[in-house]
Amino acid sequence: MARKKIIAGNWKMNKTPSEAVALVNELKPLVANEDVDVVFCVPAIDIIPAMEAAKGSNICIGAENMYFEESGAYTGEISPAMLTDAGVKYVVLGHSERREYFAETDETVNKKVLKAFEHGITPIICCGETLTQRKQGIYLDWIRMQIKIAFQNVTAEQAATAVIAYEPIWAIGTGETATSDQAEEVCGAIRACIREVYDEATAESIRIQYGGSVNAGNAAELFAKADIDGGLVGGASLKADFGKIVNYNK
Ligand SMILES: O=C[C@H](O)COP(=O)(O)O
Repeated sequence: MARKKIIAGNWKMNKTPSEAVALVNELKPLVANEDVDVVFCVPAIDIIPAMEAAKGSNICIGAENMYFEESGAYTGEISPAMLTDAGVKYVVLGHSERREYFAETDETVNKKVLKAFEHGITPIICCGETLTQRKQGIYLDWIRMQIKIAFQNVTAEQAATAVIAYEPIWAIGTGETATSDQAEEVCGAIRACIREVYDEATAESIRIQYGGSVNAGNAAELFAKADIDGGLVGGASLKADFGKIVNYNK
């Protein structure tokens, strides 16, 4: 069975609650495309107002991060139960910005992935290499390692429902997109890695996104690739262009 594309916006640290409502209302009519799962991953404080604004539309509201403990003395963190109680179904985990600025590691990402599954939240698990790693030719090994650690103790049944976002760090927010062939090479290697760790059925069912300067002009070519099942979109998800990205196939 063909995998359904999943196109997610990652708002990062943008939009106040009232701005979030305005943006959801603006984009609602533009992102209607039944062929695609559409997710807006928004700052924690925007989740509830964005959810209200998205009611009756095809937009699913997701989170940008989550902690791996259930509750307790973890000032500033947000728990999985807080997300599920608000109706959240997807959470971005291990984004390179979380790794760079907030010291997240493959090990903490793995703990979060396990916790997300425990609570029925679908993780969008990010991986990707630096420009130096690409130039050194070690990027595929690096990404395979990231994936293997992120999926430790994850069952095949769970893994089949996960989303992986391949985001080369050199392409994030830089305007420099990976070519569709570069993106496909890595997304194909990720699927092969899932096949090796699990089995064919899991590899065929897991969805793999590309992220890094996706825009209305390059989305169709990227998403046409066999192993690219959609995108994780930063900057372009904050404007009307996101509608064109979601409707890449129209
Ligand atoms: O999560 C999204 C990515 O970091 C891509 O961001 P960008 O589309 O602004 O390059």
